[in-house]
Amino acid sequence: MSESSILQCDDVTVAFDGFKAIQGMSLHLRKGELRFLIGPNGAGKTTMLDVICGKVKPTSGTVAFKQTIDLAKKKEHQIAQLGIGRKFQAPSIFPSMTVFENLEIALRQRRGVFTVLFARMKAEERERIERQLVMIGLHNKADWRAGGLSHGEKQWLEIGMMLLQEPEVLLLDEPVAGMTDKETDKTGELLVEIARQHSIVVVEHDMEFVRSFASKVTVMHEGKLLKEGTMEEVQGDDRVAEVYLGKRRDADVSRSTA
Ligand SMILES: Nc1ncnc2c1ncn2[C@@H]1O[C@H](COP(=O)(O)OP(=O)(O)OP(=O)(O)O)[C@@H](O)[C@H]1O
Repeated sequence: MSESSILQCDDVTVAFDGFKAIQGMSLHLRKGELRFLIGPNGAGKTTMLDVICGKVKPTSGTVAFKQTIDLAKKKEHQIAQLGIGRKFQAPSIFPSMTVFENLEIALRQRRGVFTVLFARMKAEERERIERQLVMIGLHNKADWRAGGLSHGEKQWLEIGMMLLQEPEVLLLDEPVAGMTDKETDKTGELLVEIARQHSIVVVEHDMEFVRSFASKVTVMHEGKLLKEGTMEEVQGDDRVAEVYLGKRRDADVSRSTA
């Protein structure tokens, strides 16, 4: 087991009323890794994120955080507290508050910090929020009402809010869905930057996006690991092409919208 391993899911099975949505899936993530999890509809990608964040309990298998912490035994809020942040497709921001206020709330909710300390931390707090605003590209919109932001900007705000809670692992479900091409590119750059200090798992359907920003891709099919490797290796795999395109060996995975 590598020392830089942060998350190790082994032989995970999930059954919903007897239906096996995950069937012996393994996923190993290293510190500072940006991993893309792809696969056709119903492959089990979202369920895998649900298992990691504790929303769904595995029927069997192990989910280890930092090699020693058994996440399968923890409750969802404990897993969040340990430093695993989950972002769903719909942004959960406070639309009537400003961008800055949203970040302030997130900072105050950060794990392991007692509210009483905040009176003494004001300047440092403000600085952290300013830095976060720059990182997510919203420094010019700090005073905007969050509800008035574009769809992409709302997603970045939510990512910024997650980061202020100091997670070590971020789980993102289709972060670029509904974004313009420009917003999608900016999001990719943001994720690459975030991965310098965090580990990220991104469930994604947009193959153009995955191709542009992925170094390692995990392909799931029918609840199992189908292939793992670089985008080139994944695209060159016959079984992946079959799953996406129905046995057309010459076809390009990237054209699939599945
Ligand atoms: N709570 C549930 N109860 C019953 N079946 C479920 C539940 N959640 C997911 N499933 C089923 O498990 C399978 C895997 O679903 P999952 O959402 O993980 O797939 P996915 O790869 O994320 O698909 P998509 O890309 O369409 O979101 C699907 O057949 C789905 O219908």
